[in-house]
Parts: sequence; structure tokens; C-alpha cells
Amino acid sequence: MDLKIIGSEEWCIFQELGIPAIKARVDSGAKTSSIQATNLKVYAKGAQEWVKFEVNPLQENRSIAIECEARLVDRRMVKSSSGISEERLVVKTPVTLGDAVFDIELTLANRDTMEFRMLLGREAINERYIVNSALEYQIQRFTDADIDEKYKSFYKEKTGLKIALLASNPNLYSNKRLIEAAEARGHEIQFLNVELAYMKLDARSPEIRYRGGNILNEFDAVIPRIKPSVTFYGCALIRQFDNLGVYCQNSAEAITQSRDKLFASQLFSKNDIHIPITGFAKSPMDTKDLIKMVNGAPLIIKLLESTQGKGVVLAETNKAAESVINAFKSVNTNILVQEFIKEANGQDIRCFVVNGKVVASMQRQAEKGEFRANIHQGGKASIVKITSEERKLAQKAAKILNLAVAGVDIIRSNKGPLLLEVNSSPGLEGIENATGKDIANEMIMAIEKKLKFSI
Ligand SMILES: Nc1ncnc2c1ncn2[C@@H]1O[C@H](COP(=O)(O)OP(=O)(O)OP(=O)(O)O)[C@@H](O)[C@H]1O
Ligand SMILES: [Mg+2]
Ligand SMILES: [Mg+2]
Repeated sequence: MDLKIIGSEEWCIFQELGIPAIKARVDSGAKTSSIQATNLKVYAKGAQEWVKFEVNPLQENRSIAIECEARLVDRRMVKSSSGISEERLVVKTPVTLGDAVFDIELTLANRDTMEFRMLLGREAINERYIVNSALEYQIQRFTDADIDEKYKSFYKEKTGLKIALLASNPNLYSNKRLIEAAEARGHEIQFLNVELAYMKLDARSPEIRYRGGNILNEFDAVIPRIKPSVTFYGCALIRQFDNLGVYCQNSAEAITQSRDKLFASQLFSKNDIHIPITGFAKSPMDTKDLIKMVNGAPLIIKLLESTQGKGVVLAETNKAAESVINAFKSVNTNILVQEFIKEANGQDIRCFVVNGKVVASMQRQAEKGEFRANIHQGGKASIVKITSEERKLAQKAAKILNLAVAGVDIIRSNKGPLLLEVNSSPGLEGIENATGKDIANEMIMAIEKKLKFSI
């Protein structure tokens, strides 16, 4: 029999799979051929089992994913390099090598760390070819221009950005508004539940996958809306998106910093941003002096990690302050002790900062008999005109924490405006309703601007 010479690398075509060209490493050390495949789904087609899978046919390019389907002919256990046995699916489909077309069995390798997206094994080579590993492309040679031409139709023309909304509840007002605003501007936006995404940490091919194995690799930007209870995991995910080159509207570092009231307060005082006098101590032995230090009762005690005003307490007398502080300490809870700004009369100001500018602001008035102005504590929002000092304070605070989107809370005191806190996922409902402004749209436009995308 007259056997053809085959080199160490060859181009294969899979007409039925819809793969116009894929470079294979000829590997006589492997029995069965294999192809890189992700998102595998087995299904029944009549009496047969078939499998759907995606192939990224070009090396070092995950932007093209071809959806394939082929008949499942076997399931085999293979030992991975880590020694763990895994089941691999084997499909059968025709392959074209130059003039020859023949059926080939392919193991679906569910990983994309392969340098070559395909390996051509002995079963396919034997009785057809003689391998001369000193040579390449003996069957067919495709130039870069040939490959560009073959894949031309796969490069979709971009009409908008692909944005991921990384949050927990798609039905929240803020999340619904962000989805609406992105779509209104012609972008594609996908809701991702923080807790359903998972990561692969690897220097060569880091990944983020989502419930069911889908690889998330097509996003241009992420809007993080991380609730406090998932800060740790959410920030790890944001860092992973960042590592993959995806723009994150607020960085993991910025979110982490802003969530730690003590750390944020230290950053503020270091940068000459005025806050109410604040004390922090570990030992209960100097509680009396701690109270004196912040000008005595009435004073405010705050849990380090609190939201919606839930962990903020007013102690009216020194005695009350002392027992509350020591009670928290006895259960090892970190708290801040803060002078009470009585003259604020239960009011505070929320400034919504986007890309360094205050885009809206509102005043919140606490319910009668309550000092906390939080909407969740029954506070009422209204429109307010802020002073230029307040505007500068809000913008500076967001800048110091490096937050592109921030809800900056300010309290008006006899000493002038004081910074209360900065929120990295400020709610949209209160401020949009109070001001009538389209803040969601501002946030989407801010992403376009950062990515230099014009619509
Ligand atoms: N030192 C203070 N003096 C007077 N009032 C204060 C003081 N600190 C906080 N408040 C009031 O209590 C409210 C809640 O406080 P703070 O914003 O620090 O807590 P929070 O639980 O983090 O709320 P959120 O993150 O939801 O805005 C403030 O909006 C303000 O109305
Ligand atoms: Mg807060
Ligand atoms: Mg607050």
C-alpha cells in the first residue's frame, strides 16, 4: 500500500462539525485522537446518544467558539496528569485531510489548556500515513490569510458592549434599572449571580465559569453590585475578571476598603477629609477614656460592618455608652465609637458619584424620634442643593477610595460638612425617585467612557 507522508502538525477540516480548519499535533503516542471541547451536553437523538459541545478552533484565541454536535460512541476513563481518573466522551465524525475524508473517533478533552486544539492519534494515522516528525503540513498548508478568510464570518460585528451585572437578586430595583439602561443603549447585559460563578486559577489560562460549566469569556465590562454578606467571594471574582482583562466598574480593592469602616476612616483622616471624631479600641479597660475622647455622651456606637443603619446605636448617657461598648467587646465584636452630630437633626446627605462627579444628591430625614436617616429605617428622601464644599468632599472621598461609582454620605455639622461613609453599591431607587434623574444611564455611560466606546 502506498502510504502518504504526514508531518508533525497538520490542518484538519471537520465539515459536519462546522470547523473550517483546526491545527492538529500529530501524536503517534496517543491511541485515539482528541479535540478541545467545552460545555458538553449529552442528548438523545432517536435511539442514539449525541453530544453538543463547543470548540475554540484557533490557538490562543477564545473569541471564536463553534457549536458542534456529533454522535456519542463511547465513554472512556482516562487518567489526567494529576492522576485522577475522569470520564471522557468519544464521538465519531468525518474528518478531511487534504483529499482524504474518513471517519475519526475523537475524545472530547474538556479543558482548554491544550496548546494544540487537536491531537491526531494512531487510530487515524495507521494504515494511512507515515509520520515524518521533522516535517510539517505535508497534507495541506494554510496561510494566516487563508485562516482569516475561513473564519471571517465568525467574527461578529460588534454593535454594543457585553456587560455582566454581578449581583445577587435580579429583581431588585437597582439591578432591573441597570439592565434596562444597558439595553436601552444597545448593549448586551447579562445578570450573573455572584454565588453561581466559579474560577480557575492558572497562569496560562485563568477562567471564570458559570453554573453548568459555561465559560464566561466574552464580557467587556462588569458592574459589581456585591451585597455585604458575599464581599469576600464577590471581590475574589472581581479580581479574576480583572485578571482576564475585563473592566470592572468598581475594583475589588476599592470595594473591600470601603466596606471596612475603620480602614476607610483611617484613609479619610490621612487625606484630610473630615469625619466625626471617632475612637476604636480593643480592650475594655479604657472605655471611660474612649468615651471622653469623642466628647462624651450622647455618642454613636457602630458595628464595623453594617448597612442600612442596622448596626448603629445612639447612647444617650456615659453610663449607657460604657455598658453598650463593653457588652460588644465581651462578645468580640469590632465597633467604632463616634461623636454624635446632634445639630444634624436626623438628616444626612447622599451624594451619588460616578466617574469622579456628583451626578445626583438627596437629603434624607429620619423618622420622628429616630436619629438614623436611612431609608430602611423609615427615612424620607427629598431633593437638596449641596454646597460646593460638600460636592468637593464627596468627589474627594470617592477618589481616595478609588470608586468609580460611590454613594457618599455626608452629615452637616457646626464644624461644616463631615463625611459619614462611602458605599460601593449605592442603591438607585431612593435617589432616582427623589431626583427624577436616570442614574442607571449615568452608570452605563460611565462604562462606555472608560472603554472609549461610542454609540
Ligand atoms: N456621628 C453621627 N451623628 C449623627 N448621626 C449619625 C452619625 N453617624 C450616623 N448617623 C446617622 O445614622 C445613619 C446610619 O449611619 P451609617 O451610615 O454610618 O451606617 P450604615 O449602617 O452603614 O448605613 P448605610 O451603609 O446603609 O448608609 C446615618 O445615615 C445618619 O443619619
Ligand atoms: Mg454603610
Ligand atoms: Mg449610611
